Amino acid sequence: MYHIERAIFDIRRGLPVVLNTGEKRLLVQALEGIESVDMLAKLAGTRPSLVLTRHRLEAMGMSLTAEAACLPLVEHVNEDDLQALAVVQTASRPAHSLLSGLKPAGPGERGAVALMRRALLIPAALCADVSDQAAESVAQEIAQGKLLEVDSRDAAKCLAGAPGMLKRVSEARIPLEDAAESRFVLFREPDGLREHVAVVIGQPETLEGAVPLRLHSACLTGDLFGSLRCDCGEQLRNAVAGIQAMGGGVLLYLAQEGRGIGLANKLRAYTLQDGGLDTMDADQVLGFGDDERQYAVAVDMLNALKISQVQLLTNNPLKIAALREGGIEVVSRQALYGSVTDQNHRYLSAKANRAGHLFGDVLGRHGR
Ligand SMILES: Nc1nc2c(ncn2[C@@H]2O[C@H](COP(=O)(O)OP(=O)(O)OP(=O)(O)O)[C@@H](O)[C@H]2O)c(=O)[nH]1
Ligand SMILES: [Zn+2]
Repeated sequence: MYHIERAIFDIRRGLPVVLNTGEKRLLVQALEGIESVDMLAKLAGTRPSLVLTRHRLEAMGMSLTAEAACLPLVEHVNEDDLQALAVVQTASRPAHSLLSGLKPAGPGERGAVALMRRALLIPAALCADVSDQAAESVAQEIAQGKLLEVDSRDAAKCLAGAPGMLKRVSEARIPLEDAAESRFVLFREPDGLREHVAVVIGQPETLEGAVPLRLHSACLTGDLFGSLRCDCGEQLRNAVAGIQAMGGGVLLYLAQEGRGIGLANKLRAYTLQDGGLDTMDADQVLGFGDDERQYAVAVDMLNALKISQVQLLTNNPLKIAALREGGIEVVSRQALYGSVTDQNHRYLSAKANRAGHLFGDVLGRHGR
């Protein structure tokens, strides 16, 4: 993974990297922040393709069974067309006409999209096969350390966690307003890009039976600033108070901002929502699925804390399923609500109606 983390760093800086599929070398660059397609074309000696996810293509009215597809770019394509193809809610007519040449993505291109996701960028990449003529100069740049080469299979796997991958790094006693006896235990992912915190309330190891547990995905806007667009901040505080009232337990604060798409993309999604889209359609316009979170990190933290049986505080059935799949016994579920307001009603309703979140009749009662 050592090379992959460096590749993500380069990608986030707007630099190209080489993905080696074993059969060919592919030059890859993030679409986000791109200034010129020509630079990549010149380096590779071929015209680049734009790789888009199934979700993005579906948002533009195309249906696809593969995870991603490539769009060979014609000579005259400009940066505005590319933006229109990758992020704009209603892609413009010239951009749309480019879609006719779609081809299924190969392993290298799929790896490229995984890298963009892991880098928390818009999941759209420019990919160009390295031509025979450019092969030597690209090889030289790799040898000189000017270009980084990674195996495309490593890139494709960069989103999946491996059991036991987290490093327990540090911990401290942090008395909280609603739970005076609390400890923060910090875990770090192997590539160092994300850190997750287990807030251990009371002494759960002394509890008999299932441990009260909350999995809380980070929401800077809601948790810290009390954004009225969601209910996260209130849920966070209610969870701490609830676990304390249950005699102690654990809250896992997971670095999964914006359902895993990152803060930059969540802000983009909010702007799309202001244009009328709901929370899931907005993410889809950006090329993401309804929920990009993976809970392997949570299972790993629970294993490290020697917790195998839990009472889960959530309304989200996916969290229950993910823990069970990871071998954690979810003995019971307890609902956890924030206030339903005029501002967050649409967001919560979309979660209930489209993702099956369990709100009982809480949403129906609002406004009565
Ligand atoms: N992409 C996106 N993410 C959002 C939006 N509103 C809130 N979020 C994120 O959604 C996540 C909500 O996290 P949680 O409260 O742990 O999870 P949940 O899926 O609502 O499930 P429970 O609260 O456990 O019922 C956080 O990562 C927020 O940043 C939105 O409109 N778009
Ligand atoms: Zn929130």
